[in-house]
Amino acid sequence: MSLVPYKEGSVILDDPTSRSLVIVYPSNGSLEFFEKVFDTETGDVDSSWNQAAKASIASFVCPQCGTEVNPSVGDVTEVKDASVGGNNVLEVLKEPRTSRRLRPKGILSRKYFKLLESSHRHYSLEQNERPALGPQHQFFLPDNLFIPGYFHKFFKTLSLLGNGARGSVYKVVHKIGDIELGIFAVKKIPIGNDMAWFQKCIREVKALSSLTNRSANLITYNHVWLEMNTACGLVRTLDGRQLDAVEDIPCIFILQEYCSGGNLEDFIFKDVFHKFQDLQSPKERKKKFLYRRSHPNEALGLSTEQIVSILKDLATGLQELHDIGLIHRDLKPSNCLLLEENIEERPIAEYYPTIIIGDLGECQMDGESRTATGATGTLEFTAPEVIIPGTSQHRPTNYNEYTFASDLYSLGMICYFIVFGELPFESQLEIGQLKHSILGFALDKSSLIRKHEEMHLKAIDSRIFDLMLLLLSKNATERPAAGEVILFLEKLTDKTVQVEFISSRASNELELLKDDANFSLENEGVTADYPSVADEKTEESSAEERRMPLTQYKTILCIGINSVLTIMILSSSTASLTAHFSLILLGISLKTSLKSQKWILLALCAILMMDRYSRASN
Ligand SMILES: Nc1ncnc2c1ncn2[C@@H]1O[C@H](COP(=O)(O)OP(=O)(O)OP(=O)(O)O)[C@@H](O)[C@H]1O
Repeated sequence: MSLVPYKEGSVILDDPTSRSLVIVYPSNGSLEFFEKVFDTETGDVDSSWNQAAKASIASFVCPQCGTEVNPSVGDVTEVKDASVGGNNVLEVLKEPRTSRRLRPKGILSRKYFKLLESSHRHYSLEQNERPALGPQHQFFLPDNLFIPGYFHKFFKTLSLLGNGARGSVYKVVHKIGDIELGIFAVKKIPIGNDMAWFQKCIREVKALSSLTNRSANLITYNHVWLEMNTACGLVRTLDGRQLDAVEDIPCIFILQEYCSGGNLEDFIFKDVFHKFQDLQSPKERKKKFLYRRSHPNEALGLSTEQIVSILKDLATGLQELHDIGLIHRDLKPSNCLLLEENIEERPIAEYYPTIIIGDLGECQMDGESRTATGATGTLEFTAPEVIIPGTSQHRPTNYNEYTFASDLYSLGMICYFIVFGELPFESQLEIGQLKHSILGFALDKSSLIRKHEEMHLKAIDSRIFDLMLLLLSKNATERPAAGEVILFLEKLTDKTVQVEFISSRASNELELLKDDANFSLENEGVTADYPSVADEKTEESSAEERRMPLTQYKTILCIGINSVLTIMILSSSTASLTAHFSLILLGISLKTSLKSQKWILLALCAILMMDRYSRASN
């Protein structure tokens, strides 16, 4: 047994024979007990106790909450009395060994939150601090489900991350006393006194808590609790009527992993396509301006590798969700989060963020009826077969259920969005018109390629359009499953491997892929030889070449028009109408883009005819 002074006046007692360690906090008289864990790699206890002692308190596990203490992996921070339900919570900020992706330091282990939950339950049963309200304020939720003051006591709000249909999401730091345990995102959903609304909102929690394994591409949920708080979002007051009143109403708080890179919608609009510049801070605008100045010829858009990386992350998240029988129902760019910020300020062309699917608020089990959930996802990303035609007053009684395939359609629409930076529908359509457009729209590969060229975007592998078309198939049975999308994307980036489609949809996929690949049917399996790197380069450069003559032609046209206009101005009498119009047209021509020169040409023809007519009549 040895005594070791530890942080903040605490003392460690370690006992090598029982492989245990106790941390004593004389300031509040609390104790924390740890046991040495077996080395998970070798299945053996670390042979040298001295070595372990030297490595501080590594490889110990708290028998109370199961937290491992392992400073070599992440930062170790001890947490004093959490004062929740009388339990001491010792926690460690560490990188989980099993984590498949890099997570920022400061993520607490799941076991911590498990312990917290049981502490809350215990607390709820024992305490009832909320003052009794009059009969007009009786909630359908029992008082003992609320944890009064928990948010203010243990969290500090850093900023508002965004507002959704149900509530707001804040960036918070979880703290106990002065010790900061990590940065999280907390979603606050006001529920008021509406049982049906509560049932709907709690679906997100149910879906999140059914993700038992930490997933690489699904948001990690930490903890949920109920608390009286100020309203935000749809439900603002208890009775839902006094819109201007500010009062504390029952709210659900959902604590989740914080994704520092923002959402995919903002990333594509602002960083990739430089849209909505006016919504950006002066600092961001300056940064972009300097970047564009140093990369003047860089085309807009993402590269093939970046598109593949984003789609693969999303397909992986979807596959994990579908594997446990959940349909997301509201997959859209604002629900896809970038795990890490572009801290090193890499050029966008070199930035490959990890994408995580968030907001499981619309999730439903496969086979469950949609009438049970009441709401629908976002229309633009909703598969045509699940769109209910008509208005809320005139709804048909029979409609299709959401399926895994409807999620895959949303993925297809995300693919369109990240490729073009826009959606195939006109903006600001009224709901009825939008439904009509979604039900009626049709895409084909050649028009997609044409659009891509006309937009002068970065050249991409044309097979991305094949995948997009497959995912956006009108016929849900033709859409590939999430696993097949991953396979497709893997093969797309691996040019040495032949593609083998594993589903019955192979024939449809083949039809679409025929344009690019040389196919051979071997036995009953289907294989495709994709173009080599060299082929692809040729394809890219030929796209460039196709673009070049068009631009040259437009420039020559522009110079020609301007010369004719100048000659006309010089040759006509100063006060004549022809000189007047020619001068205006020359001004317009010099200011407009090459694209609009055809209109200038038409106007020039009109002036010439007018000139001829006036000369003839004179
Ligand atoms: N875990 C998180 N980490 C970082 N930012 C987040 C996190 N969760 C949400 N956000 C941000 O908050 C915004 C609002 O999220 P929320 O899920 O409430 O609504 P939404 O998906 O935008 O809208 P809706 O509720 O209509 O689907 C998101 O668009 C995202 O930018």
